[in-house]
Amino acid sequence: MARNKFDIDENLEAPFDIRHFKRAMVYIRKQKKPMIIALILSALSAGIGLSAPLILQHVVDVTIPAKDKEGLVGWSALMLGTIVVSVILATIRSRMMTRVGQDIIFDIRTDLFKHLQKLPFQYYDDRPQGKILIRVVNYVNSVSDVLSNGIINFILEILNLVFIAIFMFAVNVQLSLVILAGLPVFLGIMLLLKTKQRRAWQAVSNKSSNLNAYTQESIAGIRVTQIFTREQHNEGIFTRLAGNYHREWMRTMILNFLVPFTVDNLATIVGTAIYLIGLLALGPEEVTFGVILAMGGYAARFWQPILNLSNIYNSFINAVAYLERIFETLDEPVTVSDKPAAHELPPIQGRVTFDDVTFAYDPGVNILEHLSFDIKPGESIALVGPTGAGKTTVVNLISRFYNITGGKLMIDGNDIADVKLHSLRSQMGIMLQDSFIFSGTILDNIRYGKLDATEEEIIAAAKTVCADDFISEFEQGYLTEVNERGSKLSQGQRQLISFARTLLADPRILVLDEATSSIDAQTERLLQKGLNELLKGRTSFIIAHRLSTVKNCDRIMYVADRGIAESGSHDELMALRGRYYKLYTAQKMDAV
Ligand SMILES: Nc1ncnc2c1ncn2[C@@H]1O[C@H](COP(=O)(O)OP(=O)(O)OP(=O)(O)O)[C@@H](O)[C@H]1O
Repeated sequence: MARNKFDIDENLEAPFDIRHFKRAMVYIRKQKKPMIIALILSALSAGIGLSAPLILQHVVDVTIPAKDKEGLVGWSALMLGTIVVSVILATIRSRMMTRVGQDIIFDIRTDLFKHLQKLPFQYYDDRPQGKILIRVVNYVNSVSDVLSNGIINFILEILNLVFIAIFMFAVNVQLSLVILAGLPVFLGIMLLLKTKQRRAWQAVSNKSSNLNAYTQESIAGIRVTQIFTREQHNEGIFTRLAGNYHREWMRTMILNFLVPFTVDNLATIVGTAIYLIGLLALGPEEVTFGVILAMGGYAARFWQPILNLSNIYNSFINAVAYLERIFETLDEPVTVSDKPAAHELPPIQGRVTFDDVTFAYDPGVNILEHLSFDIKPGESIALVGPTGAGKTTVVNLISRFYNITGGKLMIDGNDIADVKLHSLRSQMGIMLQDSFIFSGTILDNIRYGKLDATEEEIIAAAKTVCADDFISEFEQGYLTEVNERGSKLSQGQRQLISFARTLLADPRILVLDEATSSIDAQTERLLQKGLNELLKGRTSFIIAHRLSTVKNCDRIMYVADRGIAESGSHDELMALRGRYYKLYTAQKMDAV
């Protein structure tokens, strides 16, 4: 999948076809029972409502000429009764359907979220977060009504039409044919609009997705925006994106307005034709005044369900544009997943073997080529080297966040491609460069990866990484609430918390990616003591630009030129007088 950006419309990889709708039926089918009850209630309510013109016809043609006052009161009461009953039934139905709609939303959204949780890093690398977010929140909301009420209303309106047709044909066949004459014109216009409407709704979904992506990105990057005083420039981009959305929305609405406009005009023309033809062509002998009144009522009622059907159709096309995106996300392959025959990785010692490993994020652009090394359990390895050389990539591969392109990667002799991901990752402790803090308390954040950890264990982990001091200084201590991303904390404090989080899991393999880059030298020295204890007996990979922090590691690997350019202890590499030596001496000189 090509990378996407906030100003690039997403292309659909699989165009909508009937199978998508069948898939939507999976969610609808779960709600079969309440939907059938709602349908029956609605049919009853509509049927009762339909008797009104018949009552009216009887009253005008029979009761009033006969001056039957008692009959008039009786018929009026009956008419009122039909209205009350149909309102009650409609209210019950609408309550039921609101629940059905919400249940469908819940199911789709849960499936989406579950799937998103499984999608590999690569999926998130390739698209703006805002475009993912809009699918889970807005798009799902937009389809709920069509998948619940839309289906029921569709069946009902069809039934309604059939009922009306039966009633009106029962009253007068010729005038009924006049009412039906407008239908072919209407269908022709709808056919002409169909493709345009579908494209228009797709464009609306694209533009709203772009707008969402940019808004999300702007909020996430607001600090940088204000530092570089880019507000005005960003406003320009936002205005352009919002303008695109506005334009597409208006275009779609104009197409939509054509439908009720057509129906209204056809209904008026047909209604007028009934009076003209009824009175002039057929004459008072064939049609009584009551018949004309009743047929006028049926003409208006006949075109109402057609208008409703075209609105349902329109919202269906709209929903299709969103369903396409939702199913596209659900269909996104989980490229990093357990093989069918995957086995549990037994408790590991921590041997890590790269056997001729080649890796590319994008096909054809190798970041690592034919990389081979063997790390013994308990060894501490430093990965150093220039920016962008592939240090983070190496450690990401050990946890199988990406699939390798060639070769074999083994832990204790088990090919990691053949083991269950959970059993692999749960034995690794990884502290990424971006120490993400979740909203909640500091305690929750440390406990994130080990939900059954006791408070004592949490405090012990925090003490080991020197986080206890600053946490205890907060008024609420470990119960201090922090914001998403930890904006109330300093960068170093965030790192210490995520350090504690990583260590709490007691992993056999530890990965620390620039884990101490934001920690002051004194805390780092203190931390180092605790860390040395912790690193004992564990295989560890430490990525650091500050070489002083890694010079005591058992082995230092200098990552460059798509592989390991130099490997050995600090003393060995210094004696080699190669790239590591240059880097180290340069850093030393800077420090003086
Ligand atoms: N998700 C990705 N998709 C495509 N290319 C990527 C991706 N992540 C990293 N790269 C590229 O892979 C190369 C190695 O990146 P990596 O993050 O492993 O480098 P690094 O040595 O850890 O760098 P640094 O010291 O700056 O953290 C870089 O050239 C980078 O542009």
